[in-house]
Amino acid sequence: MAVTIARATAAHVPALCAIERTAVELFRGHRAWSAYAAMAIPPELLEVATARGLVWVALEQDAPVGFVWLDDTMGEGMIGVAEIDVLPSHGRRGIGAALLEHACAWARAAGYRAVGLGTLGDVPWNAPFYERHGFAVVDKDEPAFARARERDRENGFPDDLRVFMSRDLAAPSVKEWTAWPAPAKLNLFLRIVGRRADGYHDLQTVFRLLDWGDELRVRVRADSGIVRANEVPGVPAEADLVVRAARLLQAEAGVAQGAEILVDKRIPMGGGLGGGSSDAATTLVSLNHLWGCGLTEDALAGLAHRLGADVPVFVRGRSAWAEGVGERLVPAVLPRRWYVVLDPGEHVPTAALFQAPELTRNAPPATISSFASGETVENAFEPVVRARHPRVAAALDWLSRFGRARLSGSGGCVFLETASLAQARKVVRECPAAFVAQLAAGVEVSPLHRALARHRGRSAMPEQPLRA
Ligand SMILES: C[C@@](CO)(OP(=O)(O)O)[C@H](O)COP(=O)(O)OP(=O)(O)OC[C@H]1O[C@@H](n2ccc(N)nc2=O)[C@H](O)[C@@H]1O
Ligand SMILES: Nc1ncnc2c1ncn2[C@@H]1O[C@H](COP(=O)(O)OP(=O)(O)O)[C@@H](O)[C@H]1O
Repeated sequence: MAVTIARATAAHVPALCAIERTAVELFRGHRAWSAYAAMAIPPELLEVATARGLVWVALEQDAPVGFVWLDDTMGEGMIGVAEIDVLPSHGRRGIGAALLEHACAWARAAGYRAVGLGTLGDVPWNAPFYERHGFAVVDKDEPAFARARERDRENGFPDDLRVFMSRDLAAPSVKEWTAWPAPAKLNLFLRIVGRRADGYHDLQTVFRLLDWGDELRVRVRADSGIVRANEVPGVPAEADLVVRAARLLQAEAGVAQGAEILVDKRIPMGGGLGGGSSDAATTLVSLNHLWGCGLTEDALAGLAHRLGADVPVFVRGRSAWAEGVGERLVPAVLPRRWYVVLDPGEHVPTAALFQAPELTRNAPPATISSFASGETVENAFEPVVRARHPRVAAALDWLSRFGRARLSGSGGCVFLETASLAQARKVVRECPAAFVAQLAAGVEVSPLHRALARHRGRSAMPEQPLRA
């Protein structure tokens, strides 16, 4: 029966944990057995990794039969294989190899220079398997493996049995697909402080970037065509912000080449999470690199502003206090927090809301200290959206049982901030079927900028500075 590989979702996690427990049985009788037996994968870690797009599942008729989980905390341009497991009933069919190749291909497209892992030297489905797939044993004392060894010690894993291996990844050529994240944002509060002559509104908000979002695949074309390579329901290619962003950069930087862009949409559209804006920013940042335009961050943020009020923050890549229409940004260092984002499935039209007569558009300006003290958390759109969109109101009401529920941007997505992952998971688990719940962490630096740093580290061409 055919097996396909897909990005795993939170719904797969219980099955993946069960696969790991079944696969570990193969070690019964081995000297490392007691450590393996005591070392089940904490489901919350796998849930966080799936939200961040770091887990792929092998599916046979929609049923998970194996998975690979990547660890992006190793540093030094290396990504780790945290876990790879296949049901023993499905062994010797090449599923593990296909998962490994899939993960390595993604890592290469995402700009990593190597894949590392820790395994056992003495069992055939471990080190010898990886050797056949291009991995070589490396020095255990390499700093990239320090955390893995530390974890081994904590878990009582026999150090003499452990070998660390790595496989180098060739830099993608300019004609190959590269992978770039486009994170979602939340507005932690939003106040409208005035209306301008051009009809736009001056606002104050705090943009919090998340570690969850869309993913773009981008490759350069020799001709000048700008092509969106997949269908996005409800967004014709010509109207897509990625196409508009690519054309704008191409024209402004005088680029002769073109690009193909594939958009893997995960952020609900019209949800107030800035998905289209983030896709546009990722297009600008990735093509500035791939086309070798050498535009500074300030110049790119200027182009971003022309595409939409929410685009500059994603180009800057830092959670920020924002004023103006959202283009005057001061990076904000925010506490580590988790978010439960609820999608009530309601597309809220932003322009119509800004025109609503009942909208408070002359609020007194808030101060950074009133936000920092937790006093300023309101969103000016919330009463308007509540009255016009009953499903959003229902989502706010349900989420309010657990704490201060807030609307993001002009909605319709709502969210709850929590201080612990456990609290966020509890809320996600209780979420009724009427809403889709997403768990995400707030980040200080955008995943886009981490990706840019990796791609630049790999670049053969001399880079011009992104900062002026
Ligand atoms: C409300 C916010 C808060 O972050 O987010 P979303 O709900 O869209 O995520 C943003 O201000 C939305 O930014 P963005 O979605 O980029 O807006 P744009 O495309 O520039 O503008 C869409 C329309 O909204 C109105 N608009 C937008 C921004 C602003 N400061 N004043 C406005 O009056 C204008 O009528 C404009 O035609
Ligand atoms: N790449 C894109 N992704 C999402 N929406 C897009 C994109 N390009 C254009 N749009 C249009 O922008 C609208 C707003 O989308 P989005 O940015 O996701 O929401 P919001 O502005 O509420 O945060 C969509 O309804 C869609 O018509």
